[in-house]
Amino acid sequence: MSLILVLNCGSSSLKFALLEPSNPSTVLSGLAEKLFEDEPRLIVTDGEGKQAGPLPGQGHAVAMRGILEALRGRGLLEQVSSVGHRVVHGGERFRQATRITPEVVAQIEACVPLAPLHNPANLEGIRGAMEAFPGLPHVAVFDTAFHQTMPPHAYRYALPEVLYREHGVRRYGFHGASHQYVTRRAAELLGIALEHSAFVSAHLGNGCSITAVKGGRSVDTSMGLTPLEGLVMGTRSGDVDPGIHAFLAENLGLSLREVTEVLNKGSGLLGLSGLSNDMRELERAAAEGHAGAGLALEVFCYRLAKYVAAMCVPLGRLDALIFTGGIGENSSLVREKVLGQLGILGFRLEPEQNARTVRGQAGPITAEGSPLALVVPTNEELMIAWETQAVLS
Ligand SMILES: Nc1ncnc2c1ncn2[C@@H]1O[C@H](COP(=O)(O)OP(=O)(O)O)[C@@H](O)[C@H]1O
Ligand SMILES: CC(=O)OP(=O)(O)O
Ligand SMILES: [Mg+2]
Repeated sequence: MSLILVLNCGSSSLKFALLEPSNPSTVLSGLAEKLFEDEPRLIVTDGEGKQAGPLPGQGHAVAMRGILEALRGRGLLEQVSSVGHRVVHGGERFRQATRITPEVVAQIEACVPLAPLHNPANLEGIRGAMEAFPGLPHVAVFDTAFHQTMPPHAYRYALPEVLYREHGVRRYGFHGASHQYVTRRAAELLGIALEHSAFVSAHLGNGCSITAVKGGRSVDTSMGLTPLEGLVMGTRSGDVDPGIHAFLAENLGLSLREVTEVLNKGSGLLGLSGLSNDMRELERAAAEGHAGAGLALEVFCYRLAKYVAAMCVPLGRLDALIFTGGIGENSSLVREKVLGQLGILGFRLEPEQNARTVRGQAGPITAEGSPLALVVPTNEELMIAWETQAVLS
């Protein structure tokens, strides 16, 4: 067996999956978390179930060694043939997944100012893994690459041209592997050719974004220069008036760093509800009458419905609206609220189908005669493995 190890490094966690690209089932997956807290730990899921254990120290390099041990203990280490890395920001330089060389590392580094929360962690992971697997090819798969097909009228901000030309200030878009995977899957499920398909793909996880995909190519998306623009997310605000920075600085004395912190980590579902960034908890609390949780749900769904309508503009025709990510795949309530606000486009929910299509199920959730809304579970790791394989073959 020739396996691909997929790594997704966040600022405080390292998610991994071991895959055989021609077979969608995962051999092994896991999460090293709390990497900079007192008790970092590694959770590994294999055919037998889930095992959790402490890591002997902090940071991504220790986590990498823990993962290596987990592979070795199962006799899988020798079967790893390449490593695919999720890299969040590749700027305009990377239109495609790319084999990692010292020059590529330098260019990912040059994109750090564009994704200060994500790219440094991705680089940590790349360095750790290259140390752990010095003999294997490593490939970077960029969130932004899939969106490089957007036309200028979708990616340019109405700002002075020099900011784009000299500083790369434009919309880039993220979650590329997820949007690409679910739109391919949707075309397959519907039996239509990807080249002639038209989808709106809503990726609703902790980060949320929505993309218009025409003929398999991204033509517009809700995230921008950074993964902060667009939809309401777990802790991120999504769209706000850009005047908010000056307002908070002048009236509350916040520094730029503090404003960034509030918008990225203290806003979204968490900020609105004053309770949690977790949709499950908000649904429970809203059902028990928690006003903040109820409002967070309403704002989340209303913003999403507006964006669904907006993303239909570049498509001309819609084969399906796709829901994916932890919320999109599991929250019948969010889907119901969103479609309920899209009567203008003709959407009508099929309630039983909607209630049933959760926990990894794929399928339609709309009534006969309605435009189609489809749940398609995402598999970013598999998409990254495919891309890795394609670069190396
Ligand atoms: N059964 C469920 N009902 C509602 N929301 C859910 C359910 N299961 C997971 N979620 C939500 O999915 C979100 C996490 O999505 P996920 O895609 O796992 O995150 P990440 O972006 O970290 O990969 C959380 O808000 C979580 O509450
Ligand atoms: C880019 C981004 O928002 O990623 P995540 O959803 O993993 O935070
Ligand atoms: Mg996820």
